[in-house]
Amino acid sequence: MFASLMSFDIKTLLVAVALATTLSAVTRILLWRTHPGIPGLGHWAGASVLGTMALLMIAMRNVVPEWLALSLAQMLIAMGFILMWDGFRRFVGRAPLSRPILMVLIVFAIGLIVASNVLQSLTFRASSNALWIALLSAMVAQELLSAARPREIAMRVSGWLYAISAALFFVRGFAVATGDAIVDPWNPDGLAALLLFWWLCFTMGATLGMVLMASERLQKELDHQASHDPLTGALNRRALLMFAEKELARCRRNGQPLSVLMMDLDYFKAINDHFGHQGGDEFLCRFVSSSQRVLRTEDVFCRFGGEEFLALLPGITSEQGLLVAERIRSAYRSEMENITTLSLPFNATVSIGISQYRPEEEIDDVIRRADTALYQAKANGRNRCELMEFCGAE
Ligand SMILES: Nc1nc2c(ncn2[C@@H]2O[C@H](COP(=O)(O)OP(=O)(O)OP(=O)(O)O)[C@@H](O)[C@H]2O)c(=O)[nH]1
Repeated sequence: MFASLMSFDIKTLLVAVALATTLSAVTRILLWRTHPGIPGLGHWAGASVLGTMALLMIAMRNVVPEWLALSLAQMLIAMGFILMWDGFRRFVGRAPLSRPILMVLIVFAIGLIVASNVLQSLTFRASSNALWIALLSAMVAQELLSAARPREIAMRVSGWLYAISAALFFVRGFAVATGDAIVDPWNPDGLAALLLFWWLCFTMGATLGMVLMASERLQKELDHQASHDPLTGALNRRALLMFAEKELARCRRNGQPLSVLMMDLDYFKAINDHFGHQGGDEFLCRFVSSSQRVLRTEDVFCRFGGEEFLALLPGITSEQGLLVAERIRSAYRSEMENITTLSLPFNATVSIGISQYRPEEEIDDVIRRADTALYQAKANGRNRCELMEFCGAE
């Protein structure tokens, strides 16, 4: 059937598979040891070690009783795939496999091995093993393809690799079960040989995919660190200025308004003195979460520095911006009321300055005018919002 496509030298193929499996195990162990903070990598390494041991068992089937070697190999493969699935779940941020599911999988795997020995059927052993690999590969494919975001190409490609593998092993499982002649493992043109060749490609592809996925993950973390404030999780000033250029260009193009809110927590030094630096940090985090709750998804909010924050409101005039600022002010006040009235001689409040972008301006000019309005709000007694246009400084 496959003779017209390609023909394999089975012994050479087996040596290549053994080499690729061992190399994969070494690569995955190194990947895990060099990135211990990424979840799931230890499981991938463990799975590949089990895979290598399974091959060793198959190679030893003439040295130890065949049923024992094959049973151990089957068990190692079964456990390796469970470990692999669990590792992928952890990697994509899902909960590890629960104890009951693990128990069911392990009992089922043992059941298949016992049945293979009781029936003394190589056909049953081969087909149940293939169907097991197919099933767990399908689970891995589902985890990866459903979790991959558009830019996570390595995760998407790996997902498809597992999906193709699942399909091929399902075919193999059913072909063996129905006694098709093409599954003879020593037939260089048979399905078994084709699958062995696929396994060689898959082992290398899956390991390469893991390396690329780990690198994608690291890059994502680096991007996040470069653009976010580590304490509050809000965007940092650098990221805001990047967004601001884009938003400004968009508003210029569409003739839309854009407003800027400059916010500064009041009496923050006193808050620090009263609650300590860590207590002060908690106020900063609470301000960020209460503000983000009242902003739209298209608004850009950042920690501008210290206890100063800035929000960019595309499509919003300064008068509308004043309403948004009032919402932020009251949200923060009610968020902190319970804590501060108990132990502070004053309320935890915020002062906000608002300005609206004018066609000839750059972003620095709008921010400077919002800052002037903020200064005015502080001078007028704090816990208030001032609109630049109202304070007569233009
Ligand atoms: N806890 C904490 N404090 C910070 C952080 N960044 C800056 N601060 C503190 O914020 C305080 C700002 O104090 P000031 O600039 O005097 O302002 P203020 O006390 O809020 O007074 P007004 O703004 O005039 O109401 C300083 O004591 C800084 O040490 C931070 O990340 N965490």
